[in-house]
Amino acid sequence: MEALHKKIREEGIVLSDQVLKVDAFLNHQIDPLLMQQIGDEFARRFADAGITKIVTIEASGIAPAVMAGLRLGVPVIFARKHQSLTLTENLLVASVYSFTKQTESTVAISPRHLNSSDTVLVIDDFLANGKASQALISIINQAGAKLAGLGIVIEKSFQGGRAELDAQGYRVESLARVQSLANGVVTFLE
Ligand SMILES: O=P(O)(O)OC[C@H]1O[C@H](OP(=O)(O)OP(=O)(O)O)[C@H](O)[C@@H]1O
Ligand SMILES: O=c1[nH]c(=O)c2nc[nH]c2[nH]1
Repeated sequence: MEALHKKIREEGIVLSDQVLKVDAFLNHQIDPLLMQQIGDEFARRFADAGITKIVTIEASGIAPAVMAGLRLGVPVIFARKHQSLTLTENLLVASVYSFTKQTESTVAISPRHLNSSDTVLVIDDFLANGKASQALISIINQAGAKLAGLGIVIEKSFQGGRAELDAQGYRVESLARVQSLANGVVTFLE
């Protein structure tokens, strides 16, 4: 997606060979117009997939997920990382290791919102080692729902997440595929 590539080139900051900082437009300050275009692109790619729910994980997946949900006309569920007094029922849970925070946490979705009648699109802002995606897939499987595919805003293709999802046979649509962050330069795969 050219508008996203341009934004990453102009406003992304390479922090190391592994970490790209995009807090100017994606996961701290948000560019609403770009986010709308991102949602439209996910909706276009999954238009014929029979999606009934979008599933993401808090916090940074929520913005692109809501924009895609708006365009596809389906509800958006975000897996919660924190306990809440309002989550009272038996929850669908999975463990996830956070790439940026380097901590393990439990994420949860209520079975009241996700069940075997659903066809799900997973949306997230980043795909790195795939821990967040695998946790969401585990929850979707526990619910007995069907997974149509995953929509990723920025994939770091040199880390293991994409290859693992490909090997598992899932459809992955990434709007920017970063091949390398070496020498402080962002190189795209396609
Ligand atoms: O493929 P992975 O190795 O799982 O990395 C990708 C995940 O890492 C980030 O989440 P983070 O835990 O940093 O939380 P945030 O959404 O609050 O920024 C990002 O939002 C993805 O969910
Ligand atoms: O801002 C971010 N930059 C990254 O490189 C990354 N990888 C996973 N999650 C991430 N978030």
